[in-house]
Amino acid sequence: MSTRTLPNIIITGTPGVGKTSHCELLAERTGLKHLSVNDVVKDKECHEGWDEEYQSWIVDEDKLLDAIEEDVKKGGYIIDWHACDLFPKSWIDLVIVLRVDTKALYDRLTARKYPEIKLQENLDSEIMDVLIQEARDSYDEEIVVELQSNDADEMESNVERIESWFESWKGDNKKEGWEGVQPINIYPNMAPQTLNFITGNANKLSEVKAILSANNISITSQPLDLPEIQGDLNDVTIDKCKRAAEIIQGPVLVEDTCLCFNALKGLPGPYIKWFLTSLGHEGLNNLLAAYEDKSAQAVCTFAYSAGPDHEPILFQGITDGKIVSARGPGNFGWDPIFEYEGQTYAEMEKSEKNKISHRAKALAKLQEWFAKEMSS
Ligand SMILES: O=c1nc[nH]c2c1ncn2[C@H]1C[C@H](O)[C@@H](COP(=O)(O)OP(=O)(O)OP(=O)(O)O)O1
Ligand SMILES: [Mg+2]
Repeated sequence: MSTRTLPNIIITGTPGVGKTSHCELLAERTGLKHLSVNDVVKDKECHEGWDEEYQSWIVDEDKLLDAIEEDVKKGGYIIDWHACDLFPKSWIDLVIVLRVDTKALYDRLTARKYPEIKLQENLDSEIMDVLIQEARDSYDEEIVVELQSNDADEMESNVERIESWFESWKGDNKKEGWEGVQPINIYPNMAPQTLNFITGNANKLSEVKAILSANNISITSQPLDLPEIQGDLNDVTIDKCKRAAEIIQGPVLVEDTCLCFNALKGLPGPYIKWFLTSLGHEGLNNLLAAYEDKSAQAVCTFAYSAGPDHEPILFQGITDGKIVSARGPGNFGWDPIFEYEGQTYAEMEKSEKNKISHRAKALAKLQEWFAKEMSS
């Protein structure tokens, strides 16, 4: 985690997509500094000369990085450049890739009097998704966002969205990613709540924050490693919650996730973490080799306790799916082997998973309960 108090944003895209206009407007509204890499290359001579054919500088990337490193590491920059893969991951909090229709791009580049070869290359690059691909290859998928930039209205709405991302980044101790930007509060009458979510799992935490960000519940978190008892899954969660409340001496929220194979009468269930660590994705698939039925349930159980002397209250969400060979990025647990309607959790956009997941369903119940309990 960076120590920046302000985020760094890259605004990238094929020349002509509107990077600079976006950057300028955004800088004006947020107070972040617009860093035109073009200008740095020129002013600080981070190049190996002028390319006549392309009518552009031949950039010396090492020199460029050296020239901006000290400033950018402090945070607070909007980086305006048609490439993004050169900036180290640790510098960057959000990558916006602007996209534009070929026709609009052609007009803009012709107006700029681009040489034919450069015009063609840039049109090809836009059509072939070169920059979005580059961005996705270079940064975590949660921080890469593709936005349309065909006219002034789109620019206005893009800048508003980035602005609200920026506000939540500042307010919510550096929330990573784009999830929950411009959310709709469905419980406007509820008194704001802050819940202390006790978990050792960073992926869970970021999903919970993303799912709840629309409403009046904010999350603080403490990572406690709570040993988990054996037994029925509700008992595991209740026990975990009671012990967390005891240690914290205050209100707590905990969560336990189970993956239940129907052919195995619900196992591994609460033991999934241990099974996953020992057997891996393939081993979990093998457990079902002898069975026709590959169906499974992802079960998420939150427990909330108002304090050490209070009985935990449970909120449970279940999503039905099936166990398949791993597909998609393997950042979070068993996401790559749990398939829901043709896609594994890992293959889905985070925002898609967060609409249909076991965790989202459980949090919907939790929010409903808090809204009733805390409304005046
Ligand atoms: O949406 C999910 N998609 C894929 N995998 C998931 C998901 N949610 C939990 N998981 C994994 C993490 C752990 O291997 C096991 C649950 O164990 P579980 O005890 O609930 O989680 P944990 O020990 O990592 O965190 P905590 O400190 O909240 O107990 O399933
Ligand atoms: Mg655990």
